[in-house]
Amino acid sequence: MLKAVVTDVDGTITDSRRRISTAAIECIRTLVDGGIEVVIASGNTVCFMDGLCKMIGTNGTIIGENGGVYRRTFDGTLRIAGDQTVCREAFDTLAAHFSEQSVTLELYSPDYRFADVAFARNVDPDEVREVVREHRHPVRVLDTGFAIHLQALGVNKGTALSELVGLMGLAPAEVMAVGDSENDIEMIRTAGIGVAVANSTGATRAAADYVSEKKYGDGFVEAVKMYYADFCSR
Ligand SMILES: O=C(O)COP(=O)(O)O
Ligand SMILES: [Mg+2]
Repeated sequence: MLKAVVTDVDGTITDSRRRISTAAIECIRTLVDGGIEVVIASGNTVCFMDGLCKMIGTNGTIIGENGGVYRRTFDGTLRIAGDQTVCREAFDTLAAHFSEQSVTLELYSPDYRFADVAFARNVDPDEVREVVREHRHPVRVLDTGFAIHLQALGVNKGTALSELVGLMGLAPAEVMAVGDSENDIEMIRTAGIGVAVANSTGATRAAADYVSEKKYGDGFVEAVKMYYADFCSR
């Protein structure tokens, strides 16, 4: 039986312009009020997610920085699973590479990140991957559709979810995870039910047990209604 929901943020409970889906928020509140823990799992920073959780109305259980950090409830200890040093080293190589083309990489919220590095998508993610590979940096390049992230190898939303469900007293099989992008693939595979919303990338869809017919927040609501049908009809 499913006992918790894990959801990505950008592209899953927002539209393509990052405007939050009010239908998804209503749905999350219904779950929370009914005793289903809702975990917000994102590439975003902890402080951004804390504000989001407060205003949506969850208990503050989060996976941030693409699995680089995670925490059970607002009061819990923040666990830092990622290694930001290797990400910074890779970023320095990339910044030097692109500056030769007179392109400046724009870091996203560097002062608020503990584990990964994120920057604007004003460069080709495939070129970023190529440079990282050439220089043998032990990091993974993630294109979320909203930013490019560098993450230590072996750290992702799926590894964080495995750790977090233990803290929640649950098994991964008791969780549904919903996402849209390549940074959600491991989380979707780890969860008992993995869902990709209709706007998801091909690899993310391929990893999912179910691909919603609707896009973005409406796809999230569709999945909750499908897998928590008893609960939603109460
Ligand atoms: O931070 C990003 O780039 C995207 O965040 P997401 O994991 O919520 O989609
Ligand atoms: Mg996303």
